[in-house]
Amino acid sequence: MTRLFVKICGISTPDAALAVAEAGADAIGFVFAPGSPRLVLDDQALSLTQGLPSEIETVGVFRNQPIDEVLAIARRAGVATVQLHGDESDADFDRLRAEGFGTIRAISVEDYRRRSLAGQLRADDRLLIDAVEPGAGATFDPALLEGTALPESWILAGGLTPDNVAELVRTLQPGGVDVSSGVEASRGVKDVTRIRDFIAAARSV
Ligand SMILES: O=C(O)c1ccccc1NCC(=O)[C@H](O)[C@H](O)COP(=O)(O)O
Repeated sequence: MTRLFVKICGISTPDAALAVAEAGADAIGFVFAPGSPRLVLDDQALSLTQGLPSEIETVGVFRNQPIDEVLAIARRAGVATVQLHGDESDADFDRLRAEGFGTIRAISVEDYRRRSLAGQLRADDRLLIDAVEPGAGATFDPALLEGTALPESWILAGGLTPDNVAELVRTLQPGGVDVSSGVEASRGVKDVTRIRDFIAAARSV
């Protein structure tokens, strides 16, 4: 079985970044979307990545920000991958890849269903399927995925926790998982024990 991709998102402190690395996650996410309780500045993200093992993928998270702003922040933060949560165009994703960034297209399960059934999605996009509101700790109805074709590498997000992730991986068989709220002690405050428990549970499948 292919190794499950595990991303912990919304990291803003050195202890959380260290816990992500030590517990064996594959990716660490930094949120640059205004209004998020996990918002970090590009220089903060750059500092948090210092000393992380090079194999950990660093992901900058954005939503409906001008692509030139996304590029500038991603460059200053030194992230390898850009995750976009808004109405960004295919051209935006192409521009990011042309500039050397990996990309993750984050899309709500409702939008995914609508666009998939209409044939409006590209095969080469790395997809993260989320609930309607990203970072809200809400799960989505998996029945909405019925009748749609998902790439093997798709990433499941939305309301995951150390307690539900193993069953959801067994049931939905995503290629990866992503979490933010479910590993926090309070909104925007990561809990290193919950980070470790989540990664262990995800890897137990
Ligand atoms: O986490 C945020 O605050 C956020 C704000 C704006 C756009 C995206 C955001 N997070 C993106 C993520 O990848 C989250 O990990 C994902 O939506 C799952 O969140 P949660 O349901 O809290 O686990």
